[in-house]
Amino acid sequence: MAYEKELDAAKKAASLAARLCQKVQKELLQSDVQSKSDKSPVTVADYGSQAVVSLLLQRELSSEPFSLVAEEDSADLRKDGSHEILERITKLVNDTLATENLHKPVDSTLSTDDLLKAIDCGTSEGGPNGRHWVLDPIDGTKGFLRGDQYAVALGLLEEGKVVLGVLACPNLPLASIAGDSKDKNSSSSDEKGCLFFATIGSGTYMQPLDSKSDPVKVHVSSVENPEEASFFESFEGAHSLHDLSSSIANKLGVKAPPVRIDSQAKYGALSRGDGAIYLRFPHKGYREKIWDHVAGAIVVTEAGGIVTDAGGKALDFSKGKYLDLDTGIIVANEKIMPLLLKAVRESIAEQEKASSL
Ligand SMILES: Nc1ncnc2c1ncn2[C@@H]1O[C@H](COP(=O)(O)O)[C@@H](OP(=O)(O)O)[C@H]1O
Ligand SMILES: [Mg+2]
Ligand SMILES: [Mg+2]
Ligand SMILES: [Mg+2]
Repeated sequence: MAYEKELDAAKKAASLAARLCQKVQKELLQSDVQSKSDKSPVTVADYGSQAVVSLLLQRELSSEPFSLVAEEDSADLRKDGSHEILERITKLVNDTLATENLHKPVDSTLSTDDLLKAIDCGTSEGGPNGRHWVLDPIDGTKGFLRGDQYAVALGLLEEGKVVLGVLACPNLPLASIAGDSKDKNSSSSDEKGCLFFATIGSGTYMQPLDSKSDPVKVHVSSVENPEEASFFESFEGAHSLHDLSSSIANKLGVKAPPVRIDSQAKYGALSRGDGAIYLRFPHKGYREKIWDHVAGAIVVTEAGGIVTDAGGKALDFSKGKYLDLDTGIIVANEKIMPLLLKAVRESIAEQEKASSL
């Protein structure tokens, strides 16, 4: 299978980073949360997860040139007064790496300086040439802070195309989260922690995050009638226009209420058919970043779904850190997509008309 070595390393890196996040979420302290210059939250776990993935990929794939486009950087950790938090992240990363049976074992403990360097390996700009790893060390930091959904999202771009994606979703139940799920009463419904992975042309698989049990192949929903479909959107109204989604859902005749969850766990849940549609319409002026969608996009497309912008164009991950989009991102299966595109077009036109009055 193509990308076998890379997939092995990516699964290992995302699982280990997720373990670090789970530990932090359990003992979350107020001092673990900082605010970035754009006022979004970042925690010791975001930094720790980024360092773990960066170090692990480099160790496991040491023969290859390494380029990583990742969300976090060390600027705030280098400021005066950050020493305590930096020490804490370094200890977290050292403790986490010590638990793993690595290909090349860690022979010495990392210093705070090594930690800063590992985080800053993620400053690549990506682009259309060569290979670039793309990482969101915690996607859904707000969900993470609430104790809800979040994901460690790792993907690989080759010549501007996504060829591999891994989503570790520590709080996502192994059973379906669809509102009307028959699995709801089954004994497995309490178990949480899913690892989704996909490589180009080979389909999407899911396995429990913390066990060695075999992966199962997953497929998007086969629902053809939108009335029977349910749709996902962001939990945070600031991340996506809930009014616009509800107008689109009404046009399609969707009966179920929206399923609002944080992070790319939405893409994971869609890839196994928990819902049939994902609608994401950021407020005007917001620019989507590639690390929020690279892993999720391949997980859904390899499971048979379609991911486009609101105009029906495939997402272009070759332009650097940002995605240039027509209005938003929509996801559905092949049958529903033409109807969805029509409903999206009509709802956006109505919204524009209303706002120009
Ligand atoms: N105003 C905004 N509009 C759209 N997306 C936003 C946003 N502010 C933050 N985000 C992005 O939304 C991501 C979470 O997605 P979701 O809404 O699906 O949970 C955040 O990822 P991080 O949590 O990694 O920062 C962040 O990149
Ligand atoms: Mg963030
Ligand atoms: Mg994110
Ligand atoms: Mg993030």
